[in-house]
Amino acid sequence: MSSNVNPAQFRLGKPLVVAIDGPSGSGKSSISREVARRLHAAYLDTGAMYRAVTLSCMEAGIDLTDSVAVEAAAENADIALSLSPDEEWVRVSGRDVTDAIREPVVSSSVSAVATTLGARAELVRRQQQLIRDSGLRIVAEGRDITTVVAPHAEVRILLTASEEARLRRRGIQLGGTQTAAALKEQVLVRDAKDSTVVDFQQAADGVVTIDSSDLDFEETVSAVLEVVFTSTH
Ligand SMILES: Nc1ncnc2c1ncn2[C@@H]1O[C@H](COP(=O)(O)OP(=O)(O)OP(=O)(O)O)[C@@H](O)[C@H]1O
Ligand SMILES: Nc1ccn([C@H]2C[C@H](O)[C@@H](COP(=O)(O)O)O2)c(=O)n1
Repeated sequence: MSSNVNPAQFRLGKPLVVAIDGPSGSGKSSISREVARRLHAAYLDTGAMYRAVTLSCMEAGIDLTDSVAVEAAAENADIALSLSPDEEWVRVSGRDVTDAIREPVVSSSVSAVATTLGARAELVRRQQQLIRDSGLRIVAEGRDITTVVAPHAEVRILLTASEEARLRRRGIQLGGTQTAAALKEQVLVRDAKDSTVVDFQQAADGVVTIDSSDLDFEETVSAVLEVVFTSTH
């Protein structure tokens, strides 16, 4: 699929919040980042915030099954993250944790934080503030952006891909270092846990589904830009 959409067609000055949800490995982060670049918009990776709270809890020795302690950790966490699609960094209490939050040990524990409702409420509140602070020109991605964080976004997309495509992509992304079982744990098992508190497998009313299983990266970016264009014109 190709696109003749020219990002210059999206006028600056008007609010343009693009909300993108989807399961693990569907391409949300990488596609959203590239779409944000092309739209000259900010980029918000909400999963990085769940990961940062998880790392904080693990380093503080907090029991991730203790929902009161996890909620308190989310409320107290001093998280800063880049909203530029051209710069990737996440800091907790001023310390750079950009790489640490991507470690498999965090990936396999993060669902405990993501399923703690009090922690979600705190992070949703912060995400909504970050979207307002962006001047409402932002691509925000996660699991509940189209439904909870930004249900009134100008553009709402569910980015999906088959399990097979998602496992293959994540395997390549991790340099072939993971066993098939480890990949399933990090992608499918995590999705199953996260799905207990938020539905990111089915598009809510008004949300456009893009299935990228048979699209390459560039074709997927084009498909998202097409939806942005048709939703705003
Ligand atoms: N359409 C595509 N075709 C091929 N590879 C893709 C496509 N979309 C994304 N990818 C690649 O798949 C990998 C996983 O993408 P990404 O990390 O963006 O997924 P994600 O949905 O954000 O996952 P998670 O929620 O687990 O963080 C990346 O290496 C990315 O470059
Ligand atoms: N809006 C969000 C964003 C993320 N999560 C959860 C789901 C994942 O297990 C975890 C990390 O996300 P990722 O970096 O893999 O996209 O955070 C969520 O529940 N809601």
